[in-house]
Amino acid sequence: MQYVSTRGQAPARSFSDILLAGLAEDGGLFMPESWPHFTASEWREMRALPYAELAARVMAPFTAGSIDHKTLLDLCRSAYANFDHAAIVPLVQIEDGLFVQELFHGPTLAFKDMAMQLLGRLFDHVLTERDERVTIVGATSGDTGSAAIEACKGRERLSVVILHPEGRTSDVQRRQMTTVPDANITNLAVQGTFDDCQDLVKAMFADAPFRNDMRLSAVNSINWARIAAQIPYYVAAALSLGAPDREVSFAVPTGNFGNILAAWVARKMGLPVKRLCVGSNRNDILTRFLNANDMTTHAVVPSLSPSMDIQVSSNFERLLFEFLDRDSDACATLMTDFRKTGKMAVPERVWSSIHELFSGVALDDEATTTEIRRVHNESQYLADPHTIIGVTAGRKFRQPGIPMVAMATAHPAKFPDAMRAATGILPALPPSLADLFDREERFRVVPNSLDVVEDAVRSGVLNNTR
Ligand SMILES: Cc1ncc(COP(=O)(O)O)c(C=O)c1O
Ligand SMILES: N[C@@H](CCOP(=O)(O)O)C(=O)O
Repeated sequence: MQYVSTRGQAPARSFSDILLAGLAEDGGLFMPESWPHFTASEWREMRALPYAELAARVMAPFTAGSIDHKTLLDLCRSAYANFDHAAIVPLVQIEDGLFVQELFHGPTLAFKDMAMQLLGRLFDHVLTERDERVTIVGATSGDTGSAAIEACKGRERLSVVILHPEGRTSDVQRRQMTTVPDANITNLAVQGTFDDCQDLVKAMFADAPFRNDMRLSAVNSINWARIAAQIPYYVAAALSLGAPDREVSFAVPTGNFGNILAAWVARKMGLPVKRLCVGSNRNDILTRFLNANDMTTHAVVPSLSPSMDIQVSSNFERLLFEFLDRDSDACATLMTDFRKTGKMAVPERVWSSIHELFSGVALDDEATTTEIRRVHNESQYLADPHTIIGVTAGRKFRQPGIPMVAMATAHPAKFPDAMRAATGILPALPPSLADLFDREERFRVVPNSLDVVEDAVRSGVLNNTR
């Protein structure tokens, strides 16, 4: 499998190359040159597979030519061996026709572990094969950072620098990142929003001498490997609800658009997915787009679901590229204008075809709290402030006879204040994190400045390698 950039100015590359490159040199995102497809009988054969085997089977077309199947299978088995639920991604029915798929049974209690546990191992494998090392720079609104740190800590060939927006994550989320003592981990608290952190990461990639000198790589969902590793759980949910002989819909609490994009890719691969439903918090650019073709950035406002406090949803570019029939010039123009003006003029025919498949709903904090309480009272299910937004989108858009699966993206214990306010319950952290608030924190506060951040990345890497 070869990968092309959404902006058309970077050479086609293999899976291992794009894993290490992260972002294309022209500022675009890598996409597979063509879509793999499974037949109905191939999907049926997957029903019997344990999750790690299913993941390797679904991802194999994307890693073809770079990673042999046995290696991929071994890496998947090891990645999911330390999850705390035998099913890895259990499905729980909470209402008639409405299910949640719990994606938070990994070590950092959020769906990011599903991809990141595998990515850490993939990086190690490819870097060892090539005898290279890289510097991973990542932006987090709370969950990607800790999942990346957990997956990469102590790995000799990786230095990891994570940028989080100062004061805009929950205390549990911040401490999960900043209390990891390994020398290859650096945490920077940026005086800004998640979008500022994400822009700084992209700006470091656009600075070619810095990128090459530091051998930058990415763990955000701008890296295609993240998307690829998020596809299998959609397959697992759909197969256990009757696919390929029955359609299924998904509802996904959405920020950077990576998670729901993986569901859309599963559909491209032949999985019978009926509808894809986006749930937003007050940072509702995606819902405004889906409802009224209004893709205008507003200032990011803090919410009870901080991991979704995002206005610039990076992976929307991948969807746009596809719905523009892979016209990379048109995609590059729309993206460049969007970043210049804060508005995107998506052609009406493109918007209509996206709208045929995707729906969106936004919840403010009050509705988030009310829905957490209602679902807990009526279904005895404790949904965190992100999950509840997906659940609410699922309730709104479910159709008779078609199971709706809402993605449970984080464990409620990551957001104790919101959970207590909504239900009076303080969910306990698992034993592995029970002493989180006694551990020493290590992070540096930096202004939203590319020069300062590049210096901090350099010195973080230097500390690690000397
Ligand atoms: C708990 C949680 N839910 C939902 C999201 C949104 O997912 P995505 O950015 O893939 O749309 C995130 C962050 O990405 C998250 O951490
Ligand atoms: N919500 C994320 C933000 C980054 O998203 P990613 O999926 O692109 O890594 C977070 O919690 O950090």
